[in-house]
Amino acid sequence: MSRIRKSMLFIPGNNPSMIQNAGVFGADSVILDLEDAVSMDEKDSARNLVYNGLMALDFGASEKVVRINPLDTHMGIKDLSFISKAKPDAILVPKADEKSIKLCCSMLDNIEKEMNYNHGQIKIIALIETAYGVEKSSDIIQISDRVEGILLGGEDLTADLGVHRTLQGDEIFYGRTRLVMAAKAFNKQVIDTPFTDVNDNAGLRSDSQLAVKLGFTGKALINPRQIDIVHEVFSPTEEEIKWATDVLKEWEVAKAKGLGVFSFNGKMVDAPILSRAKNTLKKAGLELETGGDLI
Ligand SMILES: CC(C)(COP(=O)(O)OP(=O)(O)OC[C@H]1O[C@@H](n2cnc3c(N)ncnc32)[C@H](O)[C@@H]1OP(=O)(O)O)[C@@H](O)C(=O)NCCC(=O)NCCSC(=O)C[C@@](O)(CC(=O)O)C(=O)O
Ligand SMILES: [Mg+2]
Repeated sequence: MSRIRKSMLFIPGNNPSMIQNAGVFGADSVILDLEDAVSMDEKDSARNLVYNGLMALDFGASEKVVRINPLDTHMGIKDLSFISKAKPDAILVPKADEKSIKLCCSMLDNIEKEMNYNHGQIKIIALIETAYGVEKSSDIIQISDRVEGILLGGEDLTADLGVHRTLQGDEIFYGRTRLVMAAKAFNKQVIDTPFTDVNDNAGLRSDSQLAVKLGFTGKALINPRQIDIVHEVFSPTEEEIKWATDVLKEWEVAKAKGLGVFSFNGKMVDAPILSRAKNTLKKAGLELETGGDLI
């Protein structure tokens, strides 16, 4: 089962003090970035810094992810070859397409063999940020079990579409829903694009609420101050947990009476509603008190 990734915090790979603190923020994953956040003349020093950070620092409970440069560049190949030897938990592949993900998989196969790592231990998250990537997302996601999820890159996607990025995000709505469908169809995670105004908490909250409503399983972040809001919005509320627990208890009673459908607080409950209740408890990290198949 894939690890929980409600919050994935980008940290520029050329910033030693930010990297030093990576483990204390409480993000589910930290993404040490060698791509967009690092200028061309700092690419080599950032690669060394991230490698040394992975080898020496304590990242606490946070997953260690590295965003490499695109794999159709010499820099990207160098990043993956070098960084994988510091045993990151996952690689975030930018501008993902079928070719880059297949190449990443075969390079990781070789590196894991050479380093005596377990086969498949370094996971892949595909960063979907081109119109091509959106259209091919369901193919990309199926390439390997290593690919545990896809992350939407809203800034690059709107650049590729030749449109402006807006607060409401109408221009990325199709991309968002398309990625959610692809991920859910193949039982993978789907992580929403970062909200880039770090001082607009209300905007972050409503953007995160929209992502939850659409089916995203987590959100990328660019600042530690965004973590609490995202964790809160991506976790079921007390009210939702109570509803799920009560529905599943009522189901036990209904089942004993041989009923496949029953009424709870005046509303019909059948298999999909029971599934939703189970999912709510799963998201909250709670054990189900009821066992067995639904209906
Ligand atoms: C935004 C801002 C400049 C604001 O600075 P500010 O100075 O106003 O922040 P403050 O809140 O005042 O900082 C208070 C304290 O937190 C520390 N602190 C801040 N941020 C921290 C952090 N991330 N990690 C650890 N520590 C951090 C800071 O050092 C300070 O520490 P201290 O001095 O000790 O008190 C800063 O956050 C930042 O650089 N963020 C990362 C930006 C980045 O990675 N972008 C690339 C990835 S996105 C991307 O690429 C989009 C996309 O992937 C997808 C697509 O396509 O759409 C693409 O491709 O485009
Ligand atoms: Mg990008």
